[in-house]
Amino acid sequence: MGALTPVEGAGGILEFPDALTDTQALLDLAREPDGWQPTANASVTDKHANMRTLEMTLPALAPYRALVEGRLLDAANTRWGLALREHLPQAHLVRYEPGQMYPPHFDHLGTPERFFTVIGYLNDDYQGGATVFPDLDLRIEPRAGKVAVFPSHYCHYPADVTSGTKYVAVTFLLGRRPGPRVFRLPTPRP
Ligand SMILES: O=C(O)CCC(=O)C(=O)O
Ligand SMILES: [Fe+2]
Repeated sequence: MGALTPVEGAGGILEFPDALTDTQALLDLAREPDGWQPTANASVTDKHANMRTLEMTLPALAPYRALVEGRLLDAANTRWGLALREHLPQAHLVRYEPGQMYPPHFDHLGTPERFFTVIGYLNDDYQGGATVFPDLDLRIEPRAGKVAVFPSHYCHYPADVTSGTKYVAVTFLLGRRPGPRVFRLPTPRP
């Protein structure tokens, strides 16, 4: 699984520099021309990045899944004092070409809730494409094999790719918040 010690940046964002060394099968899939759709919010623009949703059970995703289940859940739990056990059963392959964009957004939607976003950078033979956190003054520079884990409610966006094609594999660590506590009022004495 490569180097599994995270580097921690602003806001507790974790970067695992060489966590994904075995990405060839995933990159081969990412370079297939078919099966791509516009990402969410595509109505905003026709120049939106493209994505493909893949089941985590796919053999090409085995190293990524092993990393999520064998290391990333534990790393997020340790850093944040949580006991998460679940991840989204899919990964989103996202593809960015020059001229395409993906606006600033949050990822913390869904049931169970998305607590952490996991971004695996599959390649780095392109210019631009850093993941930017405008509220934190932090950018994650893409490097092939790097994996970043950050709280899904942090606003973020990918900087424009200016040449080449960027591919990432994105999934989420899921959790459930306790419901509101109900207090029983004492029965008034007669
Ligand atoms: O590609 C990136 O740097 C960010 C991707 C992202 O924010 C997402 O897929 O939700
Ligand atoms: Fe995102």
